[in-house]
Amino acid sequence: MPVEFVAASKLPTKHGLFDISVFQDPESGQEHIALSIGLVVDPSVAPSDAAISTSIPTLVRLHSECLTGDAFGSLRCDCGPQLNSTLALLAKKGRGALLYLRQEGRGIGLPNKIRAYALQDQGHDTLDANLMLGLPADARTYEMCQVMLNFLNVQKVNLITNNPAKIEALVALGLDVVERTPLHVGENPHNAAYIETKQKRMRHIKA
Ligand SMILES: Nc1nc2c(ncn2[C@@H]2O[C@H](COP(=O)(O)OP(=O)(O)OP(=O)(O)O)[C@@H](O)[C@H]2O)c(=O)[nH]1
Ligand SMILES: [Zn+2]
Repeated sequence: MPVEFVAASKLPTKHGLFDISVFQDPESGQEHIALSIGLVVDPSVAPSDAAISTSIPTLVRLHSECLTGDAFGSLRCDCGPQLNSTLALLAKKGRGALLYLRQEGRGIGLPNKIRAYALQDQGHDTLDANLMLGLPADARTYEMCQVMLNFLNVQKVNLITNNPAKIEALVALGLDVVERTPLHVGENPHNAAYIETKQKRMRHIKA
C-alpha cells in the first residue's frame, strides 16, 4: 500500500530551518520522513509559481536509515557524515529535500545488520555477510519516494548519491533524474574497506 501524508511542521536544525513532513504506510505503520527546504510542502495549497519551481532540478537525497551511523556516530560506515553534509548543502542552496527512508541496514533491519557486522568482524565483506545470512545484498525499494516527491512538487531531480541503483529506481518510478551530485565524505580507517567493497562489488561510483 502506498504511503500517505500524515503531518508537517517547521524543524529548526543546526544547519537551518527545514520543513519536516511525515508519511506512513497505513498497513504496516512504517514511517518515512521528508526534510525539505525552499519547496512547497503541500501541493493542494501550492502558490502560483509552483509550476515554475517544478521545472528547476531539485537537489534530492534518498537517505537510508542507519541508526548506528546517523545517531551514534559509528565509523563503520559513511552514513552520519553523508546525512550532515547533505543537510548543510541543502541549507546552503536554500532548496532541496532529504527523504529519510526507514530501511535500516539496506532494508534487512537492525538485528540483521548487527549480525552482518559480526560476520564482517570475522573478515567477510559487507556484501558476503548479507548473503551468508541468507539475505539479499540490498533489500531496499523506493516506491514511497514517488508519493513523497510528488507531495513536494518535485519532478526534475538532481540526486545526491554514489549509487546508480537509486537513480534507476527513481527513473523506473517515472521521475526525471537529470543530474547526479556525488557524495564522498566521512572516509576513515574503519570504513575504508566497506567503501571499497561498495565501489568494487555494488556498482557505487567512485568519482
Ligand atoms: N546490511 C548492511 N547494511 C549496512 C551496512 N553498513 C551500512 N549499512 C546500511 O546501508 C544503508 C546505506 O547504504 P550504502 O550502501 O552505504 O549507500 P547507499 O545509500 O546505497 O548509496 P549512497 O546514496 O551513495 O549513500 C543504511 O541503511 C545502512 O544502515 C552493512 O555492513 N550491512
Ligand atoms: Zn551507516
